[in-house]
Amino acid sequence: MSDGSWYDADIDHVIISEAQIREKTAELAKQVSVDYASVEDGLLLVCVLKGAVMFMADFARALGRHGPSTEMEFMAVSSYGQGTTSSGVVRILKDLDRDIAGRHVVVVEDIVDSGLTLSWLLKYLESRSAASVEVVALFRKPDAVKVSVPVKYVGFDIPTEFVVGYGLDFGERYRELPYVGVLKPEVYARA
Ligand SMILES: O=P(O)(O)OC[C@H]1O[C@H](OP(=O)(O)OP(=O)(O)O)[C@H](O)[C@@H]1O
Ligand code: HPA
Ligand SMILES: [Mg+2]
Repeated sequence: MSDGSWYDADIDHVIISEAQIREKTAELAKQVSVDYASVEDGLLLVCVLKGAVMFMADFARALGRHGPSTEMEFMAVSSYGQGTTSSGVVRILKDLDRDIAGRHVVVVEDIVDSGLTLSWLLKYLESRSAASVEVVALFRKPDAVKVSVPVKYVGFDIPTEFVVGYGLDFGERYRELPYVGVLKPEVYARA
């Protein structure tokens, strides 16, 4: 059914495998590398915690094979809490540590679902006078979008189902799964 972790018992089916994630991450890094080849002061990657933690780590390393050089910043925002739908209210749990004025920023996101988080975040970053802001998102749910957001680099379009794994949680669990899958209905009944 999947590729062998002790959480597998809770997974109904896998949507995107570990190997697919690895390949796609390399592809996205290659594209970003080509597009930003002439940037002189390097790229500023802004990871949106906690969900994007795995993708940030793998994407930054993949980009490191090609260049340009990168620096990393981390923001933590949350709107899902313990549930499976967005509260619509984006809370900043951790802000940027430094000024991003004049920098070329690439926001590293795990998933664009309703689009509310990114739409809020892009306005926030633009108000900080970056030279440019683009987004790389590993997953997107095209049929779930409530606010349209410009995402230049997208890994996979997936169905409108709540998914877990590779950083994505349900009630803070399942982030460490190496693949992305859908939980069995009884897991929600138990919660
Ligand atoms: O497009 P949206 O509907 O706004 O959903 C996407 C956002 O929701 C999740 O974060 P969450 O609020 O669950 O915080 P987390 O990353 O700490 O789990 C996910 O990691 C994205 O950041
Ligand atoms: N799974 C986990 N977290 C999420 C999702 C999802 O499908 N969409 C937005 N945040
Ligand atoms: Mg979450």
